[in-house]
Amino acid sequence: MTSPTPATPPAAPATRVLVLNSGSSSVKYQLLDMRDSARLAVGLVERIGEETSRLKHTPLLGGGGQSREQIRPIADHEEALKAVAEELAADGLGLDSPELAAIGHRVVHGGKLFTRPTVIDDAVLKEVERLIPVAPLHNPANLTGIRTAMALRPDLPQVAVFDTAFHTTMPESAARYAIDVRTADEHRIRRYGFHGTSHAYVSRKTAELLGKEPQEVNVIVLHLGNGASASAVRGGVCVDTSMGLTPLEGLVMGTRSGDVDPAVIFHLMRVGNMSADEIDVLLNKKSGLIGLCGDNDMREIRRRVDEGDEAARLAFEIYVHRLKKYIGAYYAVLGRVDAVAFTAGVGENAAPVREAAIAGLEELGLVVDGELNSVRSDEARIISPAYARVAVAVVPTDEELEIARQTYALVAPRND
Ligand SMILES: Nc1ncnc2c1ncn2[C@@H]1O[C@H](COP(=O)(O)OP(=O)(O)O)[C@@H](O)[C@H]1O
Ligand SMILES: CC(=O)OP(=O)(O)O
Ligand SMILES: [Mg+2]
Repeated sequence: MTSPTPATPPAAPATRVLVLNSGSSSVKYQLLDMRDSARLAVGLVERIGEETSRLKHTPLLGGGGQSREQIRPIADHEEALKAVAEELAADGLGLDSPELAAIGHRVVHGGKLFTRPTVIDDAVLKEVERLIPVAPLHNPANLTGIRTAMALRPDLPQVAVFDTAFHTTMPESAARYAIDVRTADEHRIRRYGFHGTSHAYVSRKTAELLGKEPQEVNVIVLHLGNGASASAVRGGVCVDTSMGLTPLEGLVMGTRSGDVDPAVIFHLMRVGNMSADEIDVLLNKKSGLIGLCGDNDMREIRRRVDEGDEAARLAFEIYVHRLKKYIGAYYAVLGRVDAVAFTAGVGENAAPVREAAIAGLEELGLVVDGELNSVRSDEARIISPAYARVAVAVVPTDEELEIARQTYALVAPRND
């Protein structure tokens, strides 16, 4: 007897992953097909909460289509995500698709508990919520993104990929602050580090660029976006990073101060009559490049420098000085450095920042070739001359692709 042929064709395999990277005032998203990591749609909602919020959606399926743009008030992350879901649906890529295998979320602070991507359940949500005080700009947005996505597709696995995970390998000597151990432990005060998905991806890509395995190379990664951080990666393992308990420590950023003497805070409380909350806003939102010169976009700062603007010049010099200090520090931490890799918006695009940060470090084997440095490209590339002992590289980051891969690896059906 022959078995009857099935009346319905087998369901399309669920091989797609939607990635949501919810920032304090933006959502970046990508829909990917994980069979070949092809991007089916990408987009960005920015200026959430303002009158002139902007949603830009680009369909890429089948050779791509025209980008669509909306400028209208989008009140919060929930509304933003619903607008994203509508854009995807308009391309036949709606969240109701059976081909969607999972939604991957960037979660900035995972504390000490989460060392790997994790399927989100109530306990995960609770922990991410508990960590809000140490990532006030990021974790609330991440949570809204997760909750909205869960409401839209309650049946689908939702996976959290933590910025902190890559840094959990740091030795205690790098992770502990030299403050009273009991107080630190009671309040879980330590260096957690952030942008870990990017540091992991870029350090691996840098090894590839050098034709080596990640275990063979020591890399200093400089992730210079709106938030900025440096990391020292030995043989693929993070051994130090510049951000700390929160994403405020370390490099000068778009609106964040990075390192300051902690006594600045008591001084402002006692002498400046400022509250803790006011100082929090000052250091996180009104400092860094914007506090120094009124602009946080490196393109605008360079334009002003070229016009002879003094405040912009000083802001640029302070930014670069801090960067150079961290390159020197991580050189010493690693002992031997094979490559320094620049990444994210500033690192990938601002040749003057790369040139100035490496200038004067010839004795360390670090040199930038002016011509190579001025090439504009989306490809990973080396910008140091062939004779240099240490490679200087520009390595575009792709946090969304890395989140998609980690998400899919967790939920994809196994063949074994
Ligand atoms: N062509 C460019 N030249 C110089 N800086 C740039 C350029 N394009 C982007 N940037 C910088 O990159 C920043 C954004 O980086 P990005 O990595 O997208 O940040 P985030 O992910 O934190 O939003 C901008 O604020 C700007 O300073
Ligand atoms: C952790 C952090 O600073 O992230 P972002 O650069 O996206 O603000
Ligand atoms: Mg970023």
